[in-house]
Amino acid sequence: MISLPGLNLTSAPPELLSDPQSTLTRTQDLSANTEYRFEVAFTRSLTIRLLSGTAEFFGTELAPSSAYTFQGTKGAIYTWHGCRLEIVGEAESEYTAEETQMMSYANAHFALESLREKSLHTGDIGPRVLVVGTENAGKTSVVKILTSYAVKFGRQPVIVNLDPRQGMLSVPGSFSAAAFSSIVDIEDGWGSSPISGPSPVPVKMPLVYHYGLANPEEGKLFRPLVTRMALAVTSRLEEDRASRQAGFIIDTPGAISQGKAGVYENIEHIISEFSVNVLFVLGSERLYSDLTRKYSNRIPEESVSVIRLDKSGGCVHRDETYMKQFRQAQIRAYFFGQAGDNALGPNSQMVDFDDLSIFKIIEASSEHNSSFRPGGGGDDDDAYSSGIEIYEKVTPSSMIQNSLLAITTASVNDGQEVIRDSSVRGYIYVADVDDLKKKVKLLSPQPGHTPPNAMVLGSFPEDIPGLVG
Ligand SMILES: Nc1ncnc2c1ncn2[C@@H]1O[C@H](COP(=O)(O)OP(=O)(O)OP(=O)(O)O)[C@@H](O)[C@H]1O
Repeated sequence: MISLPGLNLTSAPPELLSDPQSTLTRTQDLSANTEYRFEVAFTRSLTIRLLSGTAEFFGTELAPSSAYTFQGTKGAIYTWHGCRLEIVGEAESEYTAEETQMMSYANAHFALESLREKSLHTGDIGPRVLVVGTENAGKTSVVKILTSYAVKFGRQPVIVNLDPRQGMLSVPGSFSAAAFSSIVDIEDGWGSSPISGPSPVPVKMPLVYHYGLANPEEGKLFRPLVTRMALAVTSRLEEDRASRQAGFIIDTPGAISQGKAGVYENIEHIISEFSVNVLFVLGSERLYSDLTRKYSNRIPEESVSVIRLDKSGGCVHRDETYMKQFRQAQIRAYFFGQAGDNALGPNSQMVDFDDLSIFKIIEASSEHNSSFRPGGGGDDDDAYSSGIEIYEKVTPSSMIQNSLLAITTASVNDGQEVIRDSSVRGYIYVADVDDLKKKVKLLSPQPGHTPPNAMVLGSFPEDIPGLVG
């Protein structure tokens, strides 16, 4: 079957979809300022090679003649000056788009560049950027584009991910921050999905906090962790001159842009904790207007430039089935490396029940969730620090099989808030539990013994049966 632009192959016969070996090859010419948009299923792969001209994937340039393989991906190859691509494999959907938002995203980048130049003279932190917008408005894509362009300009911005739905250089359910000084890995799948490509890029060591819940606005954890992350990022910027000048860009979950009666508590919390001074609003007119009203007329030291960016027509809705596969692929990649890179084998070890100190996040019922409190919750930071129960200690049992545990830097005797505010050393996977022998088989991407630190168990991401074997 020939894959034509715009032809959706999901309706193809099942035997065709299950054929993993499809090698349909074609060339695609793109004229200047257009993009080739595609969706590839997790069971399929699509390989793209740049034959001539220049092209980029969310801002990262494709190396000429190198093969990039995409799986479980929705994305676009954009060209500023025109190019020819060779495409092998089948896409669920593919078409070329003449109308894109790349020019406005590039302008946003140049606006940030002029702020970076300014900070070179003042010594202040460069642009402190927050990206908001409803779900699937293209926030992560814009953050990736801005990061790639900044890096291309020799900058070293810190990127902060506060969206638990997808991990950045870590598993879903985590918040992370990392300084990007080399190209955004086309292959690490940050924000999209596992992709393999030719360019080995230096490993980025992110700072990670464990969130562990599906609801991105849960009262007890979201805001304290934002506060914690803001502290960590700003103190890192104090020490690191290059990153200080480049500033930071924060990606957020769509949920915080829903608001309640025009009030966006979590956005306001992030803005105040990180002293955000540039706010990009993707898509929503309403959100833009509410936030402009809120942040206009402020004293100069606290001023926030609210800038609206149009949503790209390429943004696609991702249903829960896709997101679940996406999460599992991210977790698999965390333990085993990217698709096609089998060099990474996780380390497995047996430990006694007694060697594990597991703290399970207590899920707030809706009455306890600050977002539902009368008056909208207001500034309830006090509630976080008044000895409220965040975790319950659990004894290992088959209940924890197939789950992920966050190994924190906290000791088992630390208070609950200390555990919450501790960064994560890494994640381990509970591959097997033997209730009789009281032993657990753990999988870790890092060699060596699992440290005797406090471990946190959340409900998100969900269990992943069959990660091994
Ligand atoms: N120009 C484009 N062409 C094709 N696909 C695109 C384009 N821009 C974004 N997408 C895809 O659309 C989906 C949604 O985009 P993205 O993840 O950037 O949105 P988001 O606002 O960050 O979503 P969320 O609210 O879930 O965090 C992603 O799968 C992304 O790869």
